[in-house]
Amino acid sequence: MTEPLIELKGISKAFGNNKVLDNIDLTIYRGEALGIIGPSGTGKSTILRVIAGLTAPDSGEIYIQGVRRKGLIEDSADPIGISMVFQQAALFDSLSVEENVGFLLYQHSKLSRKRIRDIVHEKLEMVGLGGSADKYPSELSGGMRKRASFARAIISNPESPNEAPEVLLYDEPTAGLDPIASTVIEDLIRQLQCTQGVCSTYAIVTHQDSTIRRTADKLVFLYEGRVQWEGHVSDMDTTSNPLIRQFLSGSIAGPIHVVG
Ligand SMILES: Nc1ncnc2c1ncn2[C@@H]1O[C@H](COP(=O)(O)OP(=O)(O)OP(=O)(O)O)[C@@H](O)[C@H]1O
Repeated sequence: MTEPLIELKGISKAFGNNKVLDNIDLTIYRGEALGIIGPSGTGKSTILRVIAGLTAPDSGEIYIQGVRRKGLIEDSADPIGISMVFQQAALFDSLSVEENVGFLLYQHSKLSRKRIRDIVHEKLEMVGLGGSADKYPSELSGGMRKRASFARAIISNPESPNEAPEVLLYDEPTAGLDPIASTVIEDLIRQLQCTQGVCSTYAIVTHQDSTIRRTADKLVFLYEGRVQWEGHVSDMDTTSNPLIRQFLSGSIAGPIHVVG
């Protein structure tokens, strides 16, 4: 087994009286595609935000490639790049696709505009948006906006190779897409995983059955702030775990408390 890339040990997080994560242990190994699943409101996005260094846990420890992170990412850079793709593509409406994707390089690098444009175009080609650099987000479909946000997540400054993202965190990348548009995104996630020089490790939060099956290798099932089950994606259909059985069947009868 390779060394863990990311380890969460005993992570807890509450928002007011709402204890969202309760002593979570989670390990992500290099090259792994980890699916984080579970009912709505069980803290899946919160885990991604903790891994990304955007939300500080109340207690517990986070190790990134064996190095303990003190607090939020802004307190000290992680030894590897971790990039998050948000549920909403979160593009700036007033900027073109090219300006959105290259935003960080335009703001924070000394690269020439021409060099940045070339890098952006390379990333847009990778996500199948080669002809859309000059468009504005309002001119794109939901799937295209997601792809633009992928391009933004994988971009990095070639003169600072240690900033290149090694881990991608996807928060519901296929939410709101029709089944065919979802397939395109699922294929892209796998394709990016296997593209040299991009990310080989990712964690993905999703509710969609096809996305779970097509983009995850290992799964953790979260409920009531705890990891209740973990296994390979192929174990999902055979496990007798009642939470998984109910989750997959969509039945309102079972141990998962139905809200609303
Ligand atoms: N910044 C915040 N302030 C207050 N409460 C929050 C905050 N972020 C998340 N929560 C609460 O924490 C709980 C878990 O939220 P989270 O988004 O992590 O769940 P989730 O499993 O990803 O849900 P979903 O599947 O519906 O997206 C919810 O009750 C949510 O309202």
